[in-house]
Amino acid sequence: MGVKLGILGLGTVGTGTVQLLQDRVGRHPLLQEIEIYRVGVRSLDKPRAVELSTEVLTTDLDSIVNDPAVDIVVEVMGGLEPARSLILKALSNGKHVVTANKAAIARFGAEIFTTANKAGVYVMLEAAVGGGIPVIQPLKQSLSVNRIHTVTGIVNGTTNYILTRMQTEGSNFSDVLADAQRLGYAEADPTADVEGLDAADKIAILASLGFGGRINLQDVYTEGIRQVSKTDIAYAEKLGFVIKLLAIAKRDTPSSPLSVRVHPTLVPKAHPLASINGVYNAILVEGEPIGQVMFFGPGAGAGATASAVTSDILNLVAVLKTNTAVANPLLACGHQEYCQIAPMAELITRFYARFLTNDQPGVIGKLGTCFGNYGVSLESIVQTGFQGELAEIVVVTHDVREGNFRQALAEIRDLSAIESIPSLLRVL
Ligand SMILES: NC(=O)C1=CN([C@@H]2O[C@H](COP(=O)(O)OP(=O)(O)OC[C@H]3O[C@@H](n4cnc5c(N)ncnc54)[C@H](OP(=O)(O)O)[C@@H]3O)[C@@H](O)[C@H]2O)C=CC1
Ligand SMILES: N[C@@H](CC=O)C(=O)O
Ligand code: NA
Repeated sequence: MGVKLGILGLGTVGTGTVQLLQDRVGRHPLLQEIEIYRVGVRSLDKPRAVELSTEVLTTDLDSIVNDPAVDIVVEVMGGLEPARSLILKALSNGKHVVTANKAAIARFGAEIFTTANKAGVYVMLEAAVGGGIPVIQPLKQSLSVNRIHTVTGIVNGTTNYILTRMQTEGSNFSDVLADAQRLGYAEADPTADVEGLDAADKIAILASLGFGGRINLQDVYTEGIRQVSKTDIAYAEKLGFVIKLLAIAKRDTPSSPLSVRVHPTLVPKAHPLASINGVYNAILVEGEPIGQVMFFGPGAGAGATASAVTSDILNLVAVLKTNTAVANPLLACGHQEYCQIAPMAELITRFYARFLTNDQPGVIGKLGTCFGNYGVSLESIVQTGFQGELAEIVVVTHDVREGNFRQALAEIRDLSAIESIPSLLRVL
């Protein structure tokens, strides 16, 4: 007898998944065991890119998660509610769940995994981070014996696509965002992409897997890309950097608190993440004894994400076929404790800052003195251009404690020569 799927959602990812499941030739033979039994949508009148018989489509999503015949629920509808309640009901009803919903997992992971463990079923989420890139299962399985110390990722396809086109074509932010939406990369509300919230959800999930504890999403420091200007992209280029939205989780020693953050970052051009462009994502995992390993691939889009969703489905079909009574600890979520997160003031990082100043003699000296007062040492300081009457000074620091840098900035803001500080970015 076939394994029956109840799919919640038939948008970009749902449609890609159904297309993949309906086109089996040359793929894994276990696909033949799968039956698309029910598909839940909001509107029955919408034209669909896939053919499904009328009794398969329904707007009653509760009836799918409560149907005893459904073995696996595939949640690709997105959003927080009703996605959360439907996932919880499916699990309580003894169904395995596959989800692409990083927003729900990052917020409700604790209750979702507790419910799954109680019911003896699995929640699979490969599509939730890095789209088609296999990164969840490698962290859970292939890398699980490593002591991870850093996970650094470009994990949002939309923002990487926007930054890449701003950099290579000098394109305008809102035009490129519209393209990313048209291509199916962006979230239903693209604010989540642009403000860094989607990347924060994803790094919370990766950190949880890499560091073996739950992450409180409120502890993840998050900045988006709205403030990244063409001017900064051009300065970064001159200084030997590209600007990327990085999601970083780092722990210096196994007993120190974790730093988890998302912000636009100047990445040295020689760094492996500097060349990840367009909708591509990459996740660089560093640990002991592995050293460095980088996962790279398409981070969003129908086909890529469907590949991840369907591989999770296949894993579950294999589980159902082998009918094990004991949960596989490499597929289940085992940790219950929350990780301790370090405050941003304690972060050690380099900074890039751009100042607009009155063109007076001695301004550079005054900046240097303020930085020196707080132990901030400068790697470079350049005055390259003018914006109208105002001189533009760009500074890159050496590694500094973020708290000290902020104190120096507060003093600099009070200098009469300083008109404004339009940009402040961290440097990898
Ligand atoms: N797009 C991408 O590249 C990626 C997306 N994801 C994640 O996958 C999930 C789905 O994304 P995507 O496919 O882009 O989203 P879409 O907006 O394209 O599709 C959402 C689908 O869910 C249905 N739906 C939404 N809310 C309801 C509801 N309340 N009741 C019934 N049906 C509902 C919609 O129905 P209808 O069609 O009738 O409107 C639609 O078919 C999200 O969690 C997203 O974060 C993850 C990786 C990549
Ligand atoms: N909106 C997301 C989709 C994949 O998770 C992105 O742009 O990365
Ligand atoms: Na993935």
